[in-house]
Amino acid sequence: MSDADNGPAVRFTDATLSVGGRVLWSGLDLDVQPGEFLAILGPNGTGKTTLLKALLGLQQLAGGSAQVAGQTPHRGSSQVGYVPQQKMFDADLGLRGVDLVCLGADGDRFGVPWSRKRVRAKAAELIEAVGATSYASAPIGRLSGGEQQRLRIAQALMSDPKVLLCDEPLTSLDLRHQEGVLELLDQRRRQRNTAVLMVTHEINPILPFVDRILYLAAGRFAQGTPDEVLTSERLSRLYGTPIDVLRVRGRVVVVGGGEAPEATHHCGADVVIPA
Ligand SMILES: Nc1ncnc2c1ncn2[C@@H]1O[C@H](COP(=O)(O)OP(=O)(O)OP(=O)(O)O)[C@@H](O)[C@H]1O
Repeated sequence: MSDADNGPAVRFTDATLSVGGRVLWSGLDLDVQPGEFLAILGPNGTGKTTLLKALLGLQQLAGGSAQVAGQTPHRGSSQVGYVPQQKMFDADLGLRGVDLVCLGADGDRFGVPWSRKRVRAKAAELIEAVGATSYASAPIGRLSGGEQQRLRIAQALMSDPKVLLCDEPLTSLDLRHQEGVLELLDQRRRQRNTAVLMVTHEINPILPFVDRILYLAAGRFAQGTPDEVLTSERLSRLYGTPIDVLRVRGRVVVVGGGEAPEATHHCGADVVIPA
């Protein structure tokens, strides 16, 4: 077992992130352990996607450091799986769903290429796990947003990554498939010790699964368990203005005050009600 196997799956140390000369957040210390499920929440434009990009080696930190699977983030790591924010494929694209999933295979960790048969078998297994078997042979551009999304998740799991970064993977999925995807990710982290970092605007579907939340807002952040972070007191402190966190029939509803317009942009339909 290497040191990387013993340490955190993700570590930020006194990290600062800035884009175009603007600091999005600074002073972030965060460890995510193998097998942990972390949700990254917050209004639009607070730097959630950019945080994932820093772990993919696509965005330099302006200060501090980051590690992922025991290494400095770099492009193309097979240890890191990525489900990007949804973009529809071109309707005329000839690539089939199954081909997209197979593109996620890159041999094993020791660089031995997989046989075509092995890649196909693994792809079929994952396609079934995301419930996409019936349409995986269709051209990807002809599939619905939710169908494409499920295939992207299968693709991201092909290399058995130690860390899975998901950027709003529940978008376009109906409730049943949201639950199916969350259960699949939950099973992965329990059985394979994969750390899951998920950016989402949909708080309620993830609550039964997540261990911790990193909540970014107004250039600051709060982290802890859902019960620690999703409180009126904690979010009011974070936003610097009164915020109410309500429990309504088992659901969490965050109500932003008029002085926190960005809060009302954090608009998972079941999450924020403008005051
Ligand atoms: N390459 C770039 N150059 C300049 N600004 C950028 C760049 N990339 C992102 N930004 C800006 O950085 C901010 C954070 O973007 P990011 O995509 O990380 O936000 P987010 O929290 O994921 O938002 P959303 O919830 O809308 O997806 C935004 O204001 C965005 O316009």
